[in-house]
Amino acid sequence: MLGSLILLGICIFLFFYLIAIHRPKNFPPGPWPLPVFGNLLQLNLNNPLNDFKLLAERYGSIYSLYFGRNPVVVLNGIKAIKEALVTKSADFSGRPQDLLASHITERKGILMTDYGPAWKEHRRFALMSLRNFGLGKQSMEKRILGEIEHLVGKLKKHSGSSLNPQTLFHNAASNIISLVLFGTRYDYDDKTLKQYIALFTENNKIINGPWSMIYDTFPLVRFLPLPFMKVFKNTHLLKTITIALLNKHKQTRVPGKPRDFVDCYLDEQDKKENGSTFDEMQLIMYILVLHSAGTDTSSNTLLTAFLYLMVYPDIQEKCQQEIDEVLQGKAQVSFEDRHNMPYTQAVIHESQRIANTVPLSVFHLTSRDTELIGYNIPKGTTIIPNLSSVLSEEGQWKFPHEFNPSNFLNEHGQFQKPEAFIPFSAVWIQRPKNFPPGPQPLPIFGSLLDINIKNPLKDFKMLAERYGNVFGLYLGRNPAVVLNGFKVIKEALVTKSADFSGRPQNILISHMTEGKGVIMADYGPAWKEHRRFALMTLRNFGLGKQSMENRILAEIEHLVAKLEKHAGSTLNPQTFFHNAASNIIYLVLSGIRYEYENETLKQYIARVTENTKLINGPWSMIYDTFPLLRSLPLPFKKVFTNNEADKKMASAMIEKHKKTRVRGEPTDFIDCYLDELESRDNESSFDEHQLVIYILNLYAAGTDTTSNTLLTAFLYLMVYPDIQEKCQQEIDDILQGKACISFEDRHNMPYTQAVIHECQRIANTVPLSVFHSTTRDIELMGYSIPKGTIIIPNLSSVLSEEGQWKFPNEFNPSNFLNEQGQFEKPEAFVPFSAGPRMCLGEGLARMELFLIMVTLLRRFQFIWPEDAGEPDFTPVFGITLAPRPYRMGVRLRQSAREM
Ligand code: HEM
Repeated sequence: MLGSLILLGICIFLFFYLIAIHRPKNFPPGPWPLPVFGNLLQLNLNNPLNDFKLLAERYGSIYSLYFGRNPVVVLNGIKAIKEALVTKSADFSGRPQDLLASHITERKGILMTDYGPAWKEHRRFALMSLRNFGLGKQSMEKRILGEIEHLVGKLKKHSGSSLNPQTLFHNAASNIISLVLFGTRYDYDDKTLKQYIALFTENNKIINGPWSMIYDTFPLVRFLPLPFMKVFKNTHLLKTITIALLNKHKQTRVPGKPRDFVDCYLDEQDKKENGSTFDEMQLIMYILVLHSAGTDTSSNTLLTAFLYLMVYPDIQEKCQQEIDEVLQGKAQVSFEDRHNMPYTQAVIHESQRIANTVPLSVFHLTSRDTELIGYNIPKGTTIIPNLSSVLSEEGQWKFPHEFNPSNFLNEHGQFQKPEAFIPFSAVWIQRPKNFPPGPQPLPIFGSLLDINIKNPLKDFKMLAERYGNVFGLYLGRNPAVVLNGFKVIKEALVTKSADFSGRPQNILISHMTEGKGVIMADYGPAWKEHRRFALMTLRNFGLGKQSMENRILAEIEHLVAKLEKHAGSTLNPQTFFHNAASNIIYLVLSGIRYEYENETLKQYIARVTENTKLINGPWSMIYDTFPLLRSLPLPFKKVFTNNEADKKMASAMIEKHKKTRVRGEPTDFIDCYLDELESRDNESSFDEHQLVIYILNLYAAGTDTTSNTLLTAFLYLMVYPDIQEKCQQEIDDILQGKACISFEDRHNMPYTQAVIHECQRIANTVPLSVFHSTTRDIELMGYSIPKGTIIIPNLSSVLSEEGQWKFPNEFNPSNFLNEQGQFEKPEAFVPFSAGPRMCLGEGLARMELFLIMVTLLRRFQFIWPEDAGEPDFTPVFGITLAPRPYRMGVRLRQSAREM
């Protein structure tokens, strides 16, 4: 009897031992799990957030739970989440494959796909296509604005009454996804839309509720007719509708001309070989997942935002004031406007923080045994990143527990995003250790959404105020460091010049110039040889008998003749200055000049203008940031086509020179180069292809820069007639009786010299210099900067730096005059940059600016036209800054009439 009892006791013990849950060694602490149920009975499955908070207070930021027998680790607070999802991302980016959500998506699509090549390919593809211009001609922004018009129309009908906005927001969000996926929208009363939304809503309710937990925890109940069965039925219906939509869409598709996400996917699928992870079932799941993930999230965030805006009418009003001010006179808002709306941006972000729309992110899974902040976490553990805990974490927010836009504003009222703002879950880019501080980069985009890529100068100023004179950014995944202020730029480009004189080799301009020539050539022997050669040839007498000065003066005569024709009237000087600068470079390079009406010149300038526009615009950033897009037929392709035409033209020039040149008696740059080429052996870096690119380099670097500086100079001289007059007096005094001006005269014209330099300072023609890159791992101002980092010298920050100039923020020639009225150039005058890479054409540019400005001021008076309104000094941003187009009044001066 006793024996039987003991045996029974042992059996019971063994049974409980077997069904009991045994925590792995050094597993994070947590409440004791019950057999079978684990911790499920200890949680409120309808809303576990409060329980999760209590558990974190008790066990710390990392604790464990059991859902049935499945181990789960909950991560709370930014430190734990960042350590897992960023620092150890490879270990923590799996997706649990045995859950309801993964079974209904059949592990296809993206949301529940395991961390592997298929997921990577699909995620990358989606991020590309979901950008503003990723879906063909109609931008994402236009699609959204189109839908907003319908939403506004609906709301207008309710003006003066009240309504439940849920369906409206939901339909709008759903239509936006439809527009993105299929290029179509539905009327809010449309049957398909209603059915689609009803099915998704029901599914989301079940997936987010306790039935899903029960499905996930107890595999044995999965075949019972319980509510989760409905999810599979609904999904089947959704799939059927989607397949029908897809088939209809295919009938109108033109391969290679995508109109929307589905077309992009089908194009991508056509390109891939068999065995690729792109197939139609993936696409259908992708469509469903994007729909389900993109509708509720956006519409619920909007619902929260408007709830708070109604309850805080003062905040609502302040947004409206800012919006009215910024959009004054504009019919439509654009996403770019956000940069001018710091308060509204703060309110939108604060609404997102408070909305806490996806509080537990989507569950992750460990892909191998790993360690986290001292705990062991075995492979296959479900990971719950409690984003909610970060969005209201003490110490991370000024006001963690109240709705307060100040959470996103600094002391100066500027918008700033704390690191703990992670409503889209944490997939940070990992900054290198001790990398200069900067805004937290987003995955794929890096910092591109933090700066106005059409003109980042203002944002750079703000970022320097916030992070200091050396701050880090990400252009996509490429780290970049922006240098601000004289001290830092000098330290990097001069003191540590060998480490900071590289050029990024994987960006649009370097591909265009094929790493040859000089501008984008890497810092090495070929660049050095070519630079030295150009410095010699571009000296006053480097090009044979006819001096550089005479070539410039000859072109100025043509310019004067053109202006004389307009004496007494007004003109837009842009083309004149451009053609003159262009002809001067031509004269230097090949000894020829073109009439301003010449077709070759016109076509060439048109190509250079188009390329400059593209290189300066967002397409270039997109090219630099997303290497995978480079083969697509996007606008940056035009840069290469234009470049081919330019190369042909330069080659023809060289061929012509070869026929007419006299060896050893060069008359221009091409002759000099051909002489040099012949005098060198095969090992030398000199060859004809280099020369082709060199010609294009010098033309590109020497035309816009000079003409834009001239445009700024004459704009200011018109608006400050007293300064113009004082120059003219000095010029008349010094040149009295002389027919021609010479560069040497500058030494006797301190005031005019000061004015020309002040024009260059204000013109700030190449505000961010040409990007450099680091040639090895290096330290700067206490920060570590890895080899290959893009370096952006913000010359603009030096040219108006407080403490470096008497009048940093006004146009005032006294910035270049000492107390005795003598010309003096402060060290911070860096429009040509500094160090070994500094402008190679500085000498030529300075000579041109002096000779052109003095000749023109001597002959003409320039007048701001009476009917032109207030002058606009705000420049148009690009690699070179240009003033907005303006007209100038030209009058022949009395002294010139007598000449
Ligand atoms: C007002 C007129 C000009 C301004 C403000 C200007 C400014 C600059 C700046 C800021 C750089 C970048 C330096 C760096 O990377 O740190 C540069 C480079 C360069 N500039 Fe100019 N530039 C002007 C005119 C010219 C002219 C007329 C030529 C043609 C002969 C020229 C040829 C070049 C070349 C070849 C480089 C590349 C140097 C290298 O990478 O080694 N520039 N320029």
